[in-house]
Amino acid sequence: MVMDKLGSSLQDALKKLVNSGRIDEKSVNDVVKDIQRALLQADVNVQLVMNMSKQIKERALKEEVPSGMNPREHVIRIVYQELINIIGEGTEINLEPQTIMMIGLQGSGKTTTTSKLARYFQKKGLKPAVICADTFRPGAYHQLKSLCDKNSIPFYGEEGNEDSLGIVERGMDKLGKYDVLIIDTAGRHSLEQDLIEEMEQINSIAKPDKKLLVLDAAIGQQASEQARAFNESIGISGVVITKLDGTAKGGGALSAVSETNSSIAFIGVGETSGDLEKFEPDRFISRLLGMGDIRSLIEKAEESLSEEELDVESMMQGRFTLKDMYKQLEAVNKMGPLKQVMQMMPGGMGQNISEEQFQVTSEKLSRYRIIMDSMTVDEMDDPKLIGSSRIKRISRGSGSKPDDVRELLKYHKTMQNAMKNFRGAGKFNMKKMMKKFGMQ
Ligand SMILES: Nc1nc2c(ncn2[C@@H]2O[C@H](COP(=O)(O)OP(=O)(O)OP(=O)(O)O)[C@@H](O)[C@H]2O)c(=O)[nH]1
Repeated sequence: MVMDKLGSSLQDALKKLVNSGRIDEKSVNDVVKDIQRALLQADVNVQLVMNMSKQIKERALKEEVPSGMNPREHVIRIVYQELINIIGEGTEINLEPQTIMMIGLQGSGKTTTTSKLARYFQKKGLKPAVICADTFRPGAYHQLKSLCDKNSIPFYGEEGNEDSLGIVERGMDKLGKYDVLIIDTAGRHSLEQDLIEEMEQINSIAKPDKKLLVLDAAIGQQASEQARAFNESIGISGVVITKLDGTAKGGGALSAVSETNSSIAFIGVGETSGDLEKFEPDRFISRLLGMGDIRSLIEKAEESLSEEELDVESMMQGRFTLKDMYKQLEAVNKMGPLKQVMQMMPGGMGQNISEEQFQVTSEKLSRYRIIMDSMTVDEMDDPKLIGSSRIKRISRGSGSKPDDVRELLKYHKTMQNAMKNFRGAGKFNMKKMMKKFGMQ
């Protein structure tokens, strides 16, 4: 896949950065040159590449390396942010009732994308319906009908009738109940005035909530001209870039999006109905830069850690009570085995933790919970209060042995120290790490 090629070239460029030491002009220049080559080979617009290179150079040399980040991570973060700047925020696609009009030249993948999109909404639990208003290409009717039939998606079209406006009107009238209506329109071999006029007329009849321009990734730099023309006539809400799986020129379509100030809604990565991905810029760039592990870790963290559940920041400040420990163990448990979680972190974090510390089993967790249930709020907040008489009371109350209570207190102490060490190393700070990579 083309993006694999661009991704591996970018990753090779970034590998040249060493983990430690100062960032000097020469090393930044070297890396930027490689990045330029990779982007130009993928057909990204020259001006965009030049602007981006300038930004990376300036920022890498002038901006202070954020604390807890090494120079290599600092540059990667800048490259990441600058790439996100180029491709912009993805188009928002909500899961509400709506009408979507598909536009684009012949062969761009419009018909295929229409059916993929209907399937996308169907999988999200909505009822899609499709109108075939492509009266220009004779095969379009049967192609779309059979794709829709395969997934039991209501379809309206009039074979042989060239009146696309009438078809849209009648389709909207006859299709019955649906949540999302997707209208496939006709293309032309090239940008022609009558195509633009037809789109304007359908636009005024259907009053779509979204107009998605379908661009073939393989057309390279011509993508800009198409995006501009459609945008000026009817306004586009977003772009679908198709065939990103089979071309080395994907950068042209990405540049078109940046130049026309539009955004990408979906990308097509194959011919089957499932080969449509909702475009998420940070995920896309993370994948390009080979940062998948960090992304998936952060996703796991987002899912399991909420501000209420675990105040990571306050723990980093050294306040790590028994209550915090309990919450932390629960949260970490949700993320998966602690060892695996730590190993996904950059910089070999987790190496400072003993095997024993990793062995927090769910069995232990439930024992700890019972013991902690017998503690007072004050004791949970300040474990130092727990002397031998309190240990006896807690063990009696929880039906456990005094040694179990001591084990819990010892475990708490070890974890408290470990947290302090992480703080010293400026490492295990999930929020900082998310910020570090510009992720929300
Ligand atoms: N590999 C790959 N092929 C795709 C993708 N999207 C579409 N195609 C193929 O591209 C070809 C053209 O797609 P169509 O959907 O027929 O093109 P169209 O834009 O609807 O053409 P008109 O109906 O004439 O406007 C078909 O062979 C599709 O299977 C994609 O993301 N990846």
